[in-house]
Amino acid sequence: MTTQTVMLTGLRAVYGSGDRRVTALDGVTTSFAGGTFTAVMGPSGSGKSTLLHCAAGLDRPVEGTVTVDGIQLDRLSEDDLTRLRRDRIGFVFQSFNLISSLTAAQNVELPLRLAGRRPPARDVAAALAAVGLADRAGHRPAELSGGEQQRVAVARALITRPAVVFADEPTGALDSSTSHQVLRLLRELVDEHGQTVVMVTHDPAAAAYADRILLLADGRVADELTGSLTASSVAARIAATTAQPSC
Ligand SMILES: Nc1ncnc2c1ncn2[C@@H]1O[C@H](COP(=O)(O)OP(=O)(O)OP(=O)(O)O)[C@@H](O)[C@H]1O
Repeated sequence: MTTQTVMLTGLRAVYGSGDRRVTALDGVTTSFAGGTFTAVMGPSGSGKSTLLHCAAGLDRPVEGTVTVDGIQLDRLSEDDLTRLRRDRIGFVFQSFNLISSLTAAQNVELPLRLAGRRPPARDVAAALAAVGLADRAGHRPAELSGGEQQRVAVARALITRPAVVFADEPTGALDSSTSHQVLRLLRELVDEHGQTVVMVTHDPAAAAYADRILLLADGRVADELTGSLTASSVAARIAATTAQPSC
């Protein structure tokens, strides 16, 4: 039986109030199976980042439930939620979010240090080797290319062996060939290590690395694509879906 690593049920998320009130998610129910790679796509403002932030426990929905690795997030205290985020969830940002004064190895071990653990040097070396950066452990972010910085961020997201890695436009700041290196890496993590990955992207070529594409429109799931995905088939399907009148 496939385990659903992340389950979202009836998620509603709202920002602001009065005439500035925006419904960012309007009843989203979906799940992400263990060992799969899902891309979340949709027009600007359709709720992709909000969905990722709610699923990762960074934002709390006003309605609905999020379950990660069998744990329902709204039942947790703030402290327990912080611990769950640190131990069971990896997050990769578009802007890398590395600490500039720390080396690649120190950035990678940071989540464990923040948890009061001293990671064995071999674990940090293995995490950097897994992203192809064994020889860059002592480099600071400014001494690394954009793609290398993002691969350090992926190693940092993996150091706690999380149940799921959420990536918000991880290739948005990278050129096309560097993007493909990072996407191949995410694909390998799924295929070779059974990692669960959920990635927001605007780029059909990036989404084609996934097993499944969840298409959002106006805060709702508008469509899902599976099967053999190519950049052009994804782009065509998105154009067809977003061209339909919404009801
Ligand atoms: N902090 C906020 N305060 C008020 N409104 C917000 C806030 N964050 C997002 N929104 C609104 O919620 C809606 C969904 O935003 P979200 O960032 O999730 O969309 P998105 O699909 O990720 O967009 P993009 O592709 O442009 O990044 C948008 O209408 C946005 O304007």
